[in-house]
Parts: sequence; structure tokens; C-alpha cells
Amino acid sequence: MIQMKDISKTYENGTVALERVNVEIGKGEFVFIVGASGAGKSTFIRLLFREVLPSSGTLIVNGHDVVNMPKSEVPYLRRGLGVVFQDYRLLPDKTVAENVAFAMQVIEAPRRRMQHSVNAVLDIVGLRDKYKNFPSQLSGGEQQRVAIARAIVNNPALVIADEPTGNLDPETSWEIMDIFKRINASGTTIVMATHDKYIVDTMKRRVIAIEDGKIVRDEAQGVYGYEN
Ligand SMILES: Nc1ncnc2c1ncn2[C@@H]1O[C@H](COP(=O)(O)OP(=O)(O)OP(=O)(O)O)[C@@H](O)[C@H]1O
Repeated sequence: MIQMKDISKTYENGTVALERVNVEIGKGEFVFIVGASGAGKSTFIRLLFREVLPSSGTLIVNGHDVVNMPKSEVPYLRRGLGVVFQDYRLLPDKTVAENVAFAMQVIEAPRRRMQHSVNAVLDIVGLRDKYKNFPSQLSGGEQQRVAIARAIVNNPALVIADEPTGNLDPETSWEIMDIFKRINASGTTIVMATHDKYIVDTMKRRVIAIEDGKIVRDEAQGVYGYEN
């Protein structure tokens, strides 16, 4: 699903965020990316959907050559991915259903299929009854559920999440993690950057630790390994 070879990223101001990173992530894996603040986790995540480009190295995501693809191919890369952020990033003037449907309008899905898919993903995240609400009428956990519904509505092979529980209390975080677990159980690959030690230690999934832009640990059933 993801092949990263010798990837380095130096930002315009000279900050080295990643240095010669090599990683392979297979289809259906659930991978946590951990590390201290500023270690390079977000940069790693943002490379995957081409929000930033590497300074050197090669990166294949879901069959797309992220570094060398023409601009016209970028939408095809992103259609195969769902992305979830810490701050939800919902459109405030659209309802729950419209926020989710918007991700399908972008790919010009037929109207009937769209309605069916929106209902199906709202069922998965347990928010069917709130489809008419606006984001401001939802709790943080509910907003994150909508963001997850939006991320999976086009059946992506890969879901990428950057601190998805960062703004949520422990109980709500677990509800969100249960949804990610279910999505993964259906075969979707998940790559998640997180600071949540308890979640990482409890889930016992693959853990990739980044320090100063380098991978320092990669364990199949890893632990968080840092003090919170
Ligand atoms: N757009 C940018 N321009 C310049 N430097 C940047 C940019 N984005 C990130 N950096 C720097 O790159 C390094 C890695 O940042 P990154 O956001 O990837 O870390 P992180 O591990 O996600 O941190 P956090 O846990 O605080 O989100 C840091 O030193 C950061 O200051």
C-alpha cells in the first residue's frame, strides 16, 4: 500500500523534518506513528496525500508515484484515500449529510448512489439520526464521527489520521478508535499519528516511532514508548 524509500524532507526555512526514511506498509495494516512533538509525524502523514512533497526519495501510495506524478493525477491519488484531522475540518454551513455527500460530489457520483452511501457510512459511525444537524450542533466526538464518515464514503483503500483523538476525552477517544478498528477489520489500511499512549499500548498494533526525522523503532505489536 505504501512504499517509502530514502525519503527526506527539508522545509524551505532549512528545517530537516524527515531524513532518509524507509518504510513499507502493507494492505490491511493498522499502523501507529508515534514520537515527540516536532519529530516529523505530521510531515510523514502529509507526504502520503501529497500535501507536502519530499526533497528526495521515492514514495508509492496505493500504486501512485507520489513524487513524480503529474498534477492532473493528484485527484486520483486522493480519491483512493480518506484523511482525518485532529480538528475535524467540517464545512460549518453544511449539514452532517451534506458534509459527507460533498466528498462524493467531488468525484461526481450519481445522486442515488450518493444517498445510499451517505446513509451507509452514517450508520457505521452511528450518526444517522443527526444527519440534518450542523457541525456547531454536535459534540467534538460527533464531529469526528462525521469526519470519519466523510473519509470512508468513497471506499478508500487507505485511511490516514493525524491525531484524530487529540481534542477528545478518553471515553470518546475509545469510541472513535472502535470505529477505526471496524474500518480496519473490513480490510482498509490505517495509518495514524497519535500522542495517546493508552490507546497505542492497549491496541497492540504496529508502531513506528520517529525521532528527529528518523525512524528509531518499528515493531509489529508495539508500545508507545514515551512518557505522556
Ligand atoms: N511548513 C513548515 N515549514 C517549516 N518547518 C516546518 C513546517 N512544518 C513542520 N516544520 C518543522 O518540521 C519538524 C517536524 O514537524 P512535524 O509537524 O512533522 O512534527 P510532528 O511530529 O507532527 O509534531 P507535533 O506532534 O507537534 O504535531 C519540526 O521541527 C517543525 O517545526
